[in-house]
This record gives sequence, C-alpha cells and structure tokens, in this order.
Amino acid sequence: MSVPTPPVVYSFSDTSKLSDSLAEYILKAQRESIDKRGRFTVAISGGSLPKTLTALISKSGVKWDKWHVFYVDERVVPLDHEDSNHKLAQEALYSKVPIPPGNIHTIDETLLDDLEELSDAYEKELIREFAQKDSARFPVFDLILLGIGPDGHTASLFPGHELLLEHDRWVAPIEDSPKPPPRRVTFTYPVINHATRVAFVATGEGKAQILPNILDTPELGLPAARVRPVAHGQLVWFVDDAASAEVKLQKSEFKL
Ligand SMILES: O=C(O)[C@H](O)[C@@H](O)[C@H](O)[C@H](O)COP(=O)(O)O
Repeated sequence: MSVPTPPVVYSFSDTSKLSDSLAEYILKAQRESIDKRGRFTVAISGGSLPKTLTALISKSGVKWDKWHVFYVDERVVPLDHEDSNHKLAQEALYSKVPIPPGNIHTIDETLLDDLEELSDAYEKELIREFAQKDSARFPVFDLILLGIGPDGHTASLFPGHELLLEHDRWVAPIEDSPKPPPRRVTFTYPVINHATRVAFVATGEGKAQILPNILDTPELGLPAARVRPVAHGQLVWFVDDAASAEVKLQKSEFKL
C-alpha cells in the first residue's frame, strides 16, 4: 500500500493570521473552481470553524452568488436552535455577506423526527446538486473544511464508530454521537475523500494532545487521519502554534 504523502501544515502564531490566510486560500480555490465550472461548491463543519471564516467578509473578490454551501455534518435540531451548525454559520457569516439563501443547502427541518428520512433527503440534495453535473459516482466538492475533536473525530465520524466503514451512502445518520447533541447527519469518507481540496482547521491547546496522533502517527487510524483525498486532491492543515506545539511533522510557511 503506498504511503500517503504527508499533508501540508501551515502554522500561525494567532488565529487572526490563520483566518486571513485561510480566506486567501479559499479565494484561490474559488477562482480556480469558477474558472473551470462556473461555481464554487464548499462544505463546512460546525464548532469553531464558521468563526474562522469571518476574514472572508472584508475580502474583495468573493463571488458569493457563485457559492453553494453544504454542511459536512449537521445536528438534527431546528435550524434556529443554538446547536445548529447552520445557525452558527448564519450568525458568523451569511448574515454579513450577499450569499443567495437558495445556495445554502440545509437539512430539511420538517423531517427532524425521522433521522433516516432526513439523512436520505440530504443525500438527495447532494445528488441533485452533483450527480447531473459531475455524473460521477461521488460528488466532487471544490473544497471541504473540517475541524477535529480532541478524540480525533472529524465531521461526525467518531473513533470506533461503525460509520467509519460506511462507503455506500454519501450522507449517513448517527443517533449516538459521543459529542452532543447525539442525533446528527454526516458526510461519509467517500464524499470527503473525493473533494478537490480538503482543509482542516485546528486551533487552541485543546487540540495539542491529539494533533500528533493524527499528523505524526496517521497509522493509528483516527478518523481525521483517514481523510486522504483521492486522485489529485489536496490536503492542507491550518493550525495555530498552541494546537501544533507537540507536532513533529514539518510545518510550512503559508504561501499560495
Ligand atoms: O458539528 C460538529 O460538531 C463539527 O462538525 C465537529 O466535527 C467539529 O468540527 C469538531 O468537533 C471540532 O469542533 P471545534 O472546532 O469546536 O473544536
């Protein structure tokens, strides 16, 4: 089995520098995607990630009308609930930029009582957006933005959970998430690993212990370490010095 090439790790002394560089990286991805396909498809995680996107608000050159945003994972709660990743992103970003509401692809909150049905409906949303466009076996996102938990989870793919092995569905339900709330839907690895670009964002000393287990010893097989974009997919990490203090893997100077 070929050893995957190690990811590029950009480390920053503080989160404002990280956020600004992440915005530049996203802008570059946007330009290339729109040049090639006339749109920019991106999937975002919840947690602290939406806040790291706020540097985009003041950037010129963001073509918000060409963005199509999905959620890598979402909590199965009303879209205005404090646990909703959509609410988080709405408050941190969408409410401050001219992204067309129809380009933000949320879960169907009329299906909150039926987790399987809601998960299937979100997968059908992906099929609508991608299948006819890419006619590929899997959707090819231009960019997927991921976080990591202190246990090495990413999206809602948790250590030891059978969802790690899910390869048929693009979106899957989980009703026993170790990270509350328990009911969620999540992209599966085939979707994440078929993205053209995947960028992890990890900040704060709370990630200092887990990060070496993902970047220096990926063979441990933690969920975040199983993100390996296929074909020409690019994998980069945006970390701050606090999160990467114990990481041995060489860190790179950010450059586009
Ligand atoms: O919905 C979620 O909970 C997220 O998608 C989850 O995967 C998150 O990215 C990690 O738990 C890191 O969260 P923090 O960045 O807040 O530490």
